[in-house]
This record gives sequence, C-alpha cells and structure tokens, in this order.
Amino acid sequence: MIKVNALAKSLGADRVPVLKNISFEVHHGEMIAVVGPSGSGKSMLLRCLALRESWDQGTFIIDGTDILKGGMAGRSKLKREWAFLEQNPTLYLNKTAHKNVIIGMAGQTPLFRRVTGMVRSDDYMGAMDVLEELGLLDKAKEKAQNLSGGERQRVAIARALVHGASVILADEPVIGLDPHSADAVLGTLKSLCEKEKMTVITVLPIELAEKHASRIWGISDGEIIFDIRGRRLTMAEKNKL
Ligand SMILES: Nc1ncnc2c1ncn2[C@@H]1O[C@H](COP(=O)(O)OP(=O)(O)OP(=O)(O)O)[C@@H](O)[C@H]1O
Repeated sequence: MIKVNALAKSLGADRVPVLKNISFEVHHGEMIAVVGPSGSGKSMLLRCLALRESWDQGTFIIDGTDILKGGMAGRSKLKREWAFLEQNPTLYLNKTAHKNVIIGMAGQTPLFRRVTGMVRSDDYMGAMDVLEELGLLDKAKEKAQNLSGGERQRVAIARALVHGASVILADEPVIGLDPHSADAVLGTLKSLCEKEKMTVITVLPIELAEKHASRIWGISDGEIIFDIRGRRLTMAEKNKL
C-alpha cells in the first residue's frame, strides 16, 4: 500500500504553494487518473511521488517503509520498482524502439551480455510482445528520433512493462494518440492493474479518466478536491475543477 500524508510543496523565492496537504492511500491494482486544469499541480504531484522533487513536508509510506525517513533502502527500492513516464520521455534517440525497450532490461541481464551486447532470445521476444501489445510492432526497428511524441510515450511504457515496474507514474501517456490507440494503451494498463496488481497513477483528460480509471482524483489549485471511484463526473464535480 502507498500512503501519503500531508504532502506540501512550494516553489521559488516567495515559496508559492504548488501542492497543499495532499493525503491518500492507494492499494495495489488501482488505476488512478489525475484530472484538473492546467497549472493545478498534476505534474508536480507525480514528480514528488517519483522523488524528482523534494517535499517541504509530509510522510510517504510504501508497504510499511517510510521512504523519506528510512534512508537509502526505501528510495532505491522505489527507483528500481517504480517507473516515471514524463510528458517527454527520455529515450536513446539514435537507437531503435526495440533497443530502447531492451535497455530497460539491463538490470536483469547478466553483465557479460550487457558488455557484449548479446540479448537473450526470450528477452528479445518479450520486448517484441510488449511492443505489439502497445500497437508498435511496425515501429520496432525505427529509430526513436523518427517516432512521434505519442509513439515515444508508448516505447517508454513498453520499457517500464518489460522492466517489471510495479508502479507506473505517467504524465499524459496517450497525448497525441488517436482515440482508438489511446483506448488500446490505457486498456492494456488497466488489465495489468487488474490481473497483475500493478498500480498506475496517471494524468489524463477527463473523458479518458472516466472511461479507464478505477479511481479519479480531481486536483485544483494544488489540492485534491475530490477522490472518487472511476465513473462519469457529475456536472458539479466538473465545475469544481
Ligand atoms: N520549476 C518550476 N518553477 C516555478 N514554478 C513551477 C515550476 N514547475 C511548475 N511550476 C508551477 O507549479 C504549478 C503547477 O505546475 P504543474 O506543472 O504541476 O501543473 P499541471 O497541472 O501539470 O499543468 P499542465 O496540465 O499544464 O501540465 C504551476 O503554477 C506552475 O507554473
């Protein structure tokens, strides 16, 4: 279980509050969509959870371990097992989509294979399977620099899946995709949550959140103003955002 209590974050010399008193509990297998207007703090929330930003205050407990107070062990477990997909994912632009996914497996690949560049055939096929699942089979041999923003996002998702991430934090992972492809990618993530108990926390547009998420957080002005199970938002909830 992930438990956050009273997370607060402010920025700049004036310490402008960006996140205020954020508290929640998340169970394995949930797919949570974060919705809210531009500038409300959605990306900052994900960045804080990924430990890419320091916290001004708050507690962060994962499966009983206090991540902010527990020394390096908890932090390195998080860095190892959580994947953070930013709006512009970091890929090796001169390497193929498939190679970018394989690189995500480096931690599980014996050193001699990493040094020699040899890849086990089941690793190779595993990466191909995930690329196919995400609708990228025909792009597997394409260099990342020739992929669109949405395709790069999916390569980053594939890398996280192949790497065996238990938690995925994704900032608008289907931006730029046509509706059919967006549904397919989010459907894959949802079924991984349901079947493999993976946890996803992702910034999404409202209509995709309503369709795919098991839970929706509405964020406005740095606060979670509603926390509901996945369903269509009421007009009152939309008006609060
Ligand atoms: N590095 C920074 N320095 C100063 N202010 C920042 C910085 N990063 C974010 N902010 C401010 O923090 C607030 C929250 O930003 P954040 O990027 O989390 O919003 P968002 O909800 O993700 O917006 P969008 O939907 O447009 O991506 C905004 O007011 C933004 O201007």
